[in-house]
Amino acid sequence: MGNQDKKVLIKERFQYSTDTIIEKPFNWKQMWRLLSYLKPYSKNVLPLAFLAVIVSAVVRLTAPILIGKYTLDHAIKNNDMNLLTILVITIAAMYILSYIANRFRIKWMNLLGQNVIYDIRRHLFTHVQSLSHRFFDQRSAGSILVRIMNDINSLQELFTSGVINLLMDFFLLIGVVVLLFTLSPELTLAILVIVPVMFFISTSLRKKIRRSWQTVRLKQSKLNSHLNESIQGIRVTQSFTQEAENIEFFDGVNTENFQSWRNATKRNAMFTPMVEMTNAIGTAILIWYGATLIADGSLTIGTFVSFAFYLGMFWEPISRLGQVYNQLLMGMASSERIFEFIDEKPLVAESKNPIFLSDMKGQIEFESVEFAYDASRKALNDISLTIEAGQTVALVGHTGSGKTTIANLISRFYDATGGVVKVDGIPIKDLSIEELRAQISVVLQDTFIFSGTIIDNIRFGRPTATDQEVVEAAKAVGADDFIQNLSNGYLTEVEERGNVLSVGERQLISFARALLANPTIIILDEATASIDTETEIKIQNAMKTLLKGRTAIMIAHRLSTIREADNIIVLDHGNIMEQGNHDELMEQRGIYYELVKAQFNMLEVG
Ligand SMILES: Nc1ncnc2c1ncn2[C@@H]1O[C@H](COP(=O)(O)OP(=O)(O)OP(=O)(O)O)[C@@H](O)[C@H]1O
Repeated sequence: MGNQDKKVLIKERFQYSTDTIIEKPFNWKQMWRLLSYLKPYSKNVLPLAFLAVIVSAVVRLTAPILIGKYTLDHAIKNNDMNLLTILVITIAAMYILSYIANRFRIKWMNLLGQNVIYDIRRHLFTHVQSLSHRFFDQRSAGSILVRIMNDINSLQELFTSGVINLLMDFFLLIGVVVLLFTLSPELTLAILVIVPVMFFISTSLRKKIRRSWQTVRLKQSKLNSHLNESIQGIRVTQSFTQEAENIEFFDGVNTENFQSWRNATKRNAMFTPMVEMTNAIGTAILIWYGATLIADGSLTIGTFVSFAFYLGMFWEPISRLGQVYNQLLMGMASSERIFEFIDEKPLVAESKNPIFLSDMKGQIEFESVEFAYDASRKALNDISLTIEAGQTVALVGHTGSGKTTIANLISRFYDATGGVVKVDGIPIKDLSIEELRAQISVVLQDTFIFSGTIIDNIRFGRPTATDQEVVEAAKAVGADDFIQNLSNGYLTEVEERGNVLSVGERQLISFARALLANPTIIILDEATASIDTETEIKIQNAMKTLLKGRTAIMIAHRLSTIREADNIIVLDHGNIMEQGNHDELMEQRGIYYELVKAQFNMLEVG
């Protein structure tokens, strides 16, 4: 294969649904919504920060008058040493005050910014946690991470420096313009002729700068998605020796990211020199025209000096306002993505008057239940079944026949698109979701182990359980032996997903976790992975302990499990094809019989 073909293939392999960069005009409604996060601080940090802004702005605005007009034109001109001393002390005191105000302004603004970012991130995370399975079906973990991390980070600057600089600069700008006009309207008008020119240049430059920052965010998001997938899939990559291709693709996205940054910073760097040049032109006009005015006696030297100070102060906020405007637009794009998630409604919603079934018996009924993950394809058709409290029911059928879907509907991870699912005779839509799920334990084939100790992983089933109770649960399912043999026993740390544990060990931990939760209903997706006979016997025994006295729905693969079930439901393409116990179904010589024959190859056909 040629190099070019290989590159095309690599490109085709890694496709990420990119987070679209939204380029919309400034949106006031969204801005208010964003600013509403400042509300909790409107009675403490916000007014303090605002006060500090006003103090430092007032000092900065009054000092030049004292230095120019009063010191030069009055104290020095009239040789008034008393006035000079008072002025010097006042000016010094004002600068000290401004220094203190500035320090507090920065401190309070940072505090405010960090708090707001914390609140937004918490709000988003809490909301994302409440969203239904369908939301996660449609998005990659990477793209959700990018919103919770990157998009919120990009708001950080806006809240820590942007908003307050905006206030401060706006305040300063108005004050400076008023003072310039008061000091000398002619000189002000002469200098302000360059403002429209500057405005024109800066607007076009700003647009370019904004676009290049948006490109940076897009490239970062792509880099993030690739990294996330690469690390998660590292074992598959290594086993298929695809490292070189992976690195090649990574180099591609990394270079794109690097170039986009270079481009953005290059454009950004053009902004300040441009403001400085305008400043230089302004100063040239000031010196030339100011000197003329002084010469004909219509301007004093003191006023000229004050004027020069104010002029210096005039360009500074203008240049910063441009940057804040950029930040605002970037913030708009990010907040749009954040609010899109926040506005997402959980599809599985709590009933208005939820029923709390604390004493659940565990009887389950499906009445003509239909379900479709997407409109084009039904996963379940007209399913009617009853599972009595305490019964063990095995769901069997080919892959994709709808077994997991039935389990998902019982836990209300999805709502049936037709028909009713009932527990103890009550439609589950009327039950409190939390209470319902608290009484159901789901043990998945791919057990999720969280980073932390073994004991904490088991305790996940019931956070209030004592150490003793955890150990008892582990003993009951036969997990105690292997845990004791680990380097640090129950306190052994396992990393995310528990990769250091074997499949069988992870399964036993999840059984202990489920047992500790003491559920009324247990849903068990039996592991298909081949495990040694000894572990299999352990797991079989653990399952017996786990299922005792509970309603159990097993997505069963092993003949031994299936054989012992009270009822076996055979599914095919979302339909119930057969029902009965093992012997009954074997007698029917239907799908179940064929399945058993094919899968287990251990049938004594009579
Ligand atoms: N989250 C989802 N989004 C869209 N379609 C889905 C989703 N989960 C499952 N499906 C589809 O629904 C159908 C039933 O899937 P289900 O997971 O219930 O099968 P299963 O019998 O449990 O299969 P297996 O034994 O392989 O786990 C399949 O056609 C599957 O492709």
